[in-house]
Amino acid sequence: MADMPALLATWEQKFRPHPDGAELPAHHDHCLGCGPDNPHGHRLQARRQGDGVAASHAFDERHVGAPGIVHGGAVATVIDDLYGFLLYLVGTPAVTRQLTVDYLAPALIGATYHLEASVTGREGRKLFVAATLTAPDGRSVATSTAVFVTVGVDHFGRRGVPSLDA
Ligand SMILES: CCCCCCCCCCCCCC(=O)SCCNC(=O)CCNC(=O)[C@H](O)C(C)(C)COP(=O)(O)OP(=O)(O)OC[C@H]1O[C@@H](n2cnc3c(N)ncnc32)[C@H](O)[C@@H]1OP(=O)(O)O
Repeated sequence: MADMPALLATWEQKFRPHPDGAELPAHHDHCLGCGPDNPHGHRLQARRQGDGVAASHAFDERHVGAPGIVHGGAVATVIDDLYGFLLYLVGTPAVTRQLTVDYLAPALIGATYHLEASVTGREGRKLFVAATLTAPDGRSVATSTAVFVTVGVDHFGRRGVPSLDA
């Protein structure tokens, strides 16, 4: 399991300014959404796009629900993780408090989708965010909104899991 203080240090480094278009670093190596070392993960690669973030992403057979169709939870995972990249631009850690997804059309295994996310508002500790997932032909496949709540980095180090709390 990850060394928590080292992980926290890398996380703080991720809040540096990222130039427009730059690929953004994974949240951590084993992150389900974007970690390169998670064998079950999506390995999402996101980039800054103006004041928001964007990604191109293809789901694979590990993420199937109905035959040929991406599991709705997998779609939600990728969208939730994309929101996580917005935090680098906002400059503070935050966690998902509420996530909604409207599934407008089936997402298909193997097709490459375009995702975008942006911050739509901020009120105290709450960040309001929105995302879209668009098919290669331009059709809107899913839209989402979420409420993130800002937390201190200590939030990630007190879960009662010995290997994390050490
Ligand atoms: C080393 C570190 C590396 C780690 C990297 C990780 C990267 C992660 C990458 C990303 C991965 C992907 C991301 C992930 O997977 S994040 C993981 C999934 N999410 C979580 O685990 C979060 C679990 N929840 C909590 O820990 C607590 O509930 C938190 C800390 C969030 C808040 O608990 P707390 O007890 O403090 O607050 P509260 O519950 O009273 O509410 C707070 C505020 O929110 C308002 N509110 C609530 N609902 C709604 C709503 N629907 N519409 C509008 N507003 C709403 C509410 O009224 C209140 O407002 P206000 O009264 O303050 O004004």
